Amino acid sequence: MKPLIVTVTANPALDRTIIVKDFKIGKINRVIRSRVDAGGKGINVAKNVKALGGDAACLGFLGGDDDFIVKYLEALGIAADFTVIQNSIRVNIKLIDENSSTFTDINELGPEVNFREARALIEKIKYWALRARVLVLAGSLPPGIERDFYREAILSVRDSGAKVILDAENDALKYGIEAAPYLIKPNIHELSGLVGKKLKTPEDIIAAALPLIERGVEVVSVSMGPRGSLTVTRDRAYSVPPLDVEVRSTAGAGDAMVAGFALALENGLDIRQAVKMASAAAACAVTREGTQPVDVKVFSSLIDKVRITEIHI
Ligand SMILES: Nc1ncnc2c1ncn2[C@@H]1O[C@H](COP(=O)(O)OP(=O)(O)OP(=O)(O)O)[C@@H](O)[C@H]1O
Ligand SMILES: O=P(O)(O)OC[C@@]1(O)O[C@H](CO)[C@@H](O)[C@@H]1O
Repeated sequence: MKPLIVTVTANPALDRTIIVKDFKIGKINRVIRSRVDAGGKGINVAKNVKALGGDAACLGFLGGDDDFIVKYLEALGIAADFTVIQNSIRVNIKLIDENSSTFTDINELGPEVNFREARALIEKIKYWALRARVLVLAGSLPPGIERDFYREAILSVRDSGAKVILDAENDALKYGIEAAPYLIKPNIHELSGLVGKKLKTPEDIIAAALPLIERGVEVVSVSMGPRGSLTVTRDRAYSVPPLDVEVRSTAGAGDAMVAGFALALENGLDIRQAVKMASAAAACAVTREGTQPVDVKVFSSLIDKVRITEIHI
């Protein structure tokens, strides 16, 4: 039995969320509240897995002085086995304007990572994949690391039996797909970027997803922010409108969605159940400021409200 969900965050971040009223470009804006969370997509996935009752471990790169992340994860009871690098991780700003209900992300590039450090992370991924049922590779790649890092990581765990979820964009996604991860979760802009065409309708999304499925990806789940999601498999697509929740912050909604999928895969649930869990987790995430983990009570109150429309392909 291999119950663990292992997440890889190649580019972690301190997420500094600042809340202002009526943000004005080029003016002095006064912050009314702020918070800092341990962030980066894989770390967020692990936080949400744990919050929903699962067991997660975090891998990735961290500088020797980056103990905020380690302490944050420790406090949540999440195992961490980061590869220590020479440089320190980035600070990402999540700007919330309460008046206009807009959410703006300003993400730094991240620290330079060298070849030796990248090799060391691949070795850790190989080690942990043998102990995992689900392996999540998520987020951007920091400078210095090869753009096909995710492809290599996925190929290196091919015989481990772990199901791989990839959540990335641009070249990291393009190359990663070549190694046929089990599930990918691009948002609509990321999928549009990948296929080089603006996708608008469910038909457009299905047409873009099917060639990826032909190439070995089993599930393409496309999130569309306030328009919900469309999850495509070989013969069915599952469309889910967003739940009616108070939206306080959208950062990390996609990561909560991935956490829902990871938990469902770990527990051997079918795709409908997986879509349900992913959608409820995403809806929970937007109700909390910053990239805090979801509240399991809110999750339980939302799960039966998820409405799925099945489309036969
Ligand atoms: N404004 C919103 N209202 C309701 N639900 C939302 C809203 N924004 C996001 N969601 C929910 O969260 C899911 C994921 O959102 P989104 O498409 O923004 O992911 P993402 O771009 O991967 O986010 P991130 O990279 O910040 O984690 C959506 O499919 C939807 O269910
Ligand atoms: O720059 P990337 O790696 O694409 O995204 C990083 C990030 O925006 O993703 C998370 C939200 O999904 C945040 O915790 C973090 O700051």
